[in-house]
Amino acid sequence: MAQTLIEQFNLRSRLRFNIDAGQIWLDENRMLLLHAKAVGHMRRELFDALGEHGARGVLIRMGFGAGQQDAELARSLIGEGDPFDVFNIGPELHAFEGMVRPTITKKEIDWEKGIFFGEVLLANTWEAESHIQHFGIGDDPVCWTIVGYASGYTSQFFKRFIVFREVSCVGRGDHACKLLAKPAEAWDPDDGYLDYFRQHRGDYPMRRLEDELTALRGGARGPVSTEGEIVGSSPEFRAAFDLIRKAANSPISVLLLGETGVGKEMFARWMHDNSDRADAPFVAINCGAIPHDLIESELFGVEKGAFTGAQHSRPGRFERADGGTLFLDEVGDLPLAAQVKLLRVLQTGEVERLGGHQIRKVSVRVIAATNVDLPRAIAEGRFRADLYYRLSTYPVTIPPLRERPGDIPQLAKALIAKYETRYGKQLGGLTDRALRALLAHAWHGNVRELENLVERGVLLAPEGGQIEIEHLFADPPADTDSGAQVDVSGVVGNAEESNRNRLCEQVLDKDSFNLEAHERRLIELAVRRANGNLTHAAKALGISRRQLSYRLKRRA
Ligand SMILES: Nc1ncnc2c1ncn2[C@@H]1O[C@H](COP(=O)(O)OP(=O)(O)OP(=O)(O)O)[C@@H](O)[C@H]1O
Repeated sequence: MAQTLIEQFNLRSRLRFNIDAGQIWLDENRMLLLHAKAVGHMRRELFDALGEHGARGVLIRMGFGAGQQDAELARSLIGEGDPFDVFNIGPELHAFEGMVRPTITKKEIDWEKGIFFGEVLLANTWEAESHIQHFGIGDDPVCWTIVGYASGYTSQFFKRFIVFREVSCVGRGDHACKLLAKPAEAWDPDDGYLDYFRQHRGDYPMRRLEDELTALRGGARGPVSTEGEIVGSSPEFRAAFDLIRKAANSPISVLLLGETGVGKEMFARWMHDNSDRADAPFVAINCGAIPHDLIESELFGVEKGAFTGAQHSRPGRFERADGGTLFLDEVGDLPLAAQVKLLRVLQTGEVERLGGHQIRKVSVRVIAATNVDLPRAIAEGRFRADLYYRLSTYPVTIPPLRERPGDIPQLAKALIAKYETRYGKQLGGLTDRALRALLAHAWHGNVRELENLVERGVLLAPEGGQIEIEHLFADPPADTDSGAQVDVSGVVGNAEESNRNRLCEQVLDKDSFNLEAHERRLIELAVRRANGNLTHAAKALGISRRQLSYRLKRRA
């Protein structure tokens, strides 16, 4: 019996049912086993709610996204077979997922340029069946998700915008469903069909498609950068952000509390940018990173000759921030002597450089931040209580990332966009598996740690591809989906078990199969590999030495 592509590329092994966890996975993507009837009802409601034009667009784009996901799976197999076979995995997967049985009947492919012209016949499309049930035979083709899938799959595979269009359909009374495929530019850009593929702003590939559609119409679109944008919509994050927003345009001293990398400096900058001081300088100093004997001259300035090494007079950060904002990061690390001077400046608004006598009036809004427990530092005599009360008029705690996992997908998306711009790449976002790994991570380094992982992911993911778990983590976490599985033939077991089942299926498919001959062959092989050591051979066969001796005797 000829092997199907599904068998040849072992695709069944990539479909994993983790019933204990209530999940089905196809490679890196979470899948759903839905009732066609229920989806048909939803489809009908889409037409009722959005009208024909709106519903078609949604269905096409939904199919497009699914096709792209499957193309990623296929692309990961390139190198394992003939490119056309690998491309053909798309139609096979579409059949595997129960949507339709497609057959490519004509094709003209330029692999170098990524051009595909073709014709595909569809049999058993679920969509035409469902459409006829709900609406009867109509005047237009109806297999919108299928058209979207084929377009998404092929566009992702060829890295070119290839558009499929249904030219005959059983849903409008034709006796077969047939799709034509051409590169987008070969279709009439003005008849509105390409608009179905357009989306309101959003994920790749729509972003890329929008570029291509705009280019087809002779327009241009500038790069989008999300650099510097504060992201977060969890209630915990919004509560902190609300406090910041209310305080931004006031002179009040704000104390930002939170672990390393939660975004304290980012909040401080945001407050500055959204205050009436925005046109004046924002000056930041990390009090923990400057040697104790230099911190005072850094903060308050120094006059020439004030101490050995002070060869020039220079202003401190307070003077440089005049009119603007001074961000005192790690304020808990400030030495006690500097704390006294800082308090005086905060109370009087006057700075005196080290070794100088001139009093300088400054108008500085101070925002301090710390990740140490200041009340405890006070109790231990490391921090002055009076300074603490001065700084903490308006404390804002930024929650750690692990307490607001709901922000992770949005943050990851913004950070991916940031690094795509930086590295001049366009990617298809995170795979579902990669996102799950991010959600499960402990995040001791908070958003900074997330940012580092995302940067690594953007760098390592292939152009146009998706960021996989291995691109993010140098040492990927153990896969949480490798528990109990059910392979497609319904046998419960783990991954090893389903491999075994597959092997058995392949063996049974051979016309000349003979159980005893196979057992004999396996025993011979194991004994030979173990150089005649029966204990080792028995271990390799998963039986006891006594059982092996018995079988050998039986054969003799
Ligand atoms: N809500 C957010 N949205 C987008 N980016 C964020 C957000 N929070 C933090 N970041 C990014 O995470 C990184 C770390 O943030 P930031 O330096 O502000 O943290 P921090 O709390 O001041 O860290 P530390 O205490 O170590 O100084 C920065 O690159 C920042 O842009």
